[in-house]
Amino acid sequence: MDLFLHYLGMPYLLDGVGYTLLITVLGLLGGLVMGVVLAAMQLSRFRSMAIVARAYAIVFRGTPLILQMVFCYNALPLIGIKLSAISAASLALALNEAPFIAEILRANVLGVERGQVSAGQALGMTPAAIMRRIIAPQAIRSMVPALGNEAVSALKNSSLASVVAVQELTLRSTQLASATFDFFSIFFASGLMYLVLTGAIAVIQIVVEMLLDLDRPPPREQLRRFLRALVPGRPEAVPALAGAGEGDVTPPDVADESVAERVADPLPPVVPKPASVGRDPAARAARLAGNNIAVEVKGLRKSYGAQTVLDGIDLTVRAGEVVALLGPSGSGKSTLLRCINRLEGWEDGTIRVGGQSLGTDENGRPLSPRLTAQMRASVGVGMVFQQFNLFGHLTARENIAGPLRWVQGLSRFDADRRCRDLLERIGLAHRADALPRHLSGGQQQRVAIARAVAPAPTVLLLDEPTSALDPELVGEVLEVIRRLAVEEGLAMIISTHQLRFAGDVADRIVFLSGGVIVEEGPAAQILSAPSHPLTVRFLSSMTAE
Ligand SMILES: Nc1ncnc2c1ncn2[C@@H]1O[C@H](COP(=O)(O)OP(=O)(O)OP(=O)(O)O)[C@@H](O)[C@H]1O
Repeated sequence: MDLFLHYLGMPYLLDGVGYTLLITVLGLLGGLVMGVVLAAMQLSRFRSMAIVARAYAIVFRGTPLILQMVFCYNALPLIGIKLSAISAASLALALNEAPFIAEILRANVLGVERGQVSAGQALGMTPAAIMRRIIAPQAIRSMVPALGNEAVSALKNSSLASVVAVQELTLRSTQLASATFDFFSIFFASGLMYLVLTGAIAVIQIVVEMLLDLDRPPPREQLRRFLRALVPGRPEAVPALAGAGEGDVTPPDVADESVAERVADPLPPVVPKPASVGRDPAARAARLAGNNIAVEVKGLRKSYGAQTVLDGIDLTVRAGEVVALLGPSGSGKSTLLRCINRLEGWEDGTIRVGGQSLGTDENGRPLSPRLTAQMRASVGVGMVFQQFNLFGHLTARENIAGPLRWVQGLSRFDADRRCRDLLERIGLAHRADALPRHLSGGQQQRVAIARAVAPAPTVLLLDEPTSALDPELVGEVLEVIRRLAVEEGLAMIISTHQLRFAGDVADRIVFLSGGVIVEEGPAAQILSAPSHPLTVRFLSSMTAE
């Protein structure tokens, strides 16, 4: 035991620990930097870059680290690169770690829901902003456990540096054991040192996971609870909001959230609108006919592989007009909306929104994704998705206020004010600090609608906004659409199966089947006296449901 304790504190072995740590840290940092580059290359639009990154991964994952260390130390000098043993070992470890770290990064980036990326694009966020604000924060959270594993594995792999005579822990333990023949005590002591190092990595991982855990209260609140628990005579359980100063962002406990989720959140009472907003169909149609064209689709053709999804669509929507897109599943409604917003490309035809062709310059040449995003924001076209697509790591407040700051450039104060106003109008002011996963589907879609209308778009596209909801939640979402968009006079194209709502708010119904507009006309006329047999069949099947 005494010998074991003696070796545990022996400077010769502790120096070895220092070398082990040095190689591990350098190898991991180098691997991280190279891993980011490799992951970016693999995710890039340019195929050649992805091929180079793949080839690198095949070589460096497929050959033993020990050979890579020997290569860096003995072969690089032949081409004029002479490295010290520590530098060669660290470089080899970094080269070896890079493809593993790149795969972790790539998998976690790809793991972020694509719908959130579409939502970011639809809000006018550039690819860099989407990566920074949406993808990276979520990917980093989910990659921590895998990176922790990688750090432990790098620490253990650093022992291979002994092959190029780096005086790290394993080499020093072996040398000491050869000299003293006290194998058991020495290897037991060095094993314990490795355990302490890997244990420290595990602790760091736990702390990072705790700090990044969205369900935990922010550190300030945690500290407050901790201090209160220390004060004698004070109850340990402190209500989450008790004592919170004004402006505190204190998410309620998860348990509170799940209870609150089940509580209905009624919309605030309707503020009566001036009489001029009356909906006499004939007068309204005459008024709309004089408005500017908001969306103009001409001869649109779009295919996925051999399947033609939109086949010569012509559609004009005027400012303030509400158009309901009806049609059976697979008729191309979502694709049409995504094309209008340039979330999809197409083969033939033109689409102009607010007089501009999204995604192309005046000569018809395609713009970069960044310029397309900026154009989307300046034209003012918002979109609401079937699956809500709220940013999962942001609260309801940040889902609305964030894009206002990042895209429209509003100050935090102005963005928060606009957000507060919208949350009040959708009856969710008290849920401002809730994460999307702590909101019901109806509440999430209400927030998503508020987020889409927050930048005051001129055109709003809604892709089956209620079809992912339980029937009892549909009404509240339709009411929010009516209040935030219809009554505000936005030009809207809404794909929906809600016939009553379509009849109520739409000026015109466009019926799509097999990628072709088979019938269109005033909402009342199409719903009460459709002329095309496909429309008749569709409407009767919907009414039967
Ligand atoms: N990314 C894609 N790749 C291949 N095919 C696709 C893709 N997106 C849609 N499609 C196909 O295009 C057709 C039209 O799909 P779309 O989602 O536009 O229809 P929809 O009318 O909106 O249907 P629903 O009412 O069920 O949402 C379908 O046959 C669908 O399978």
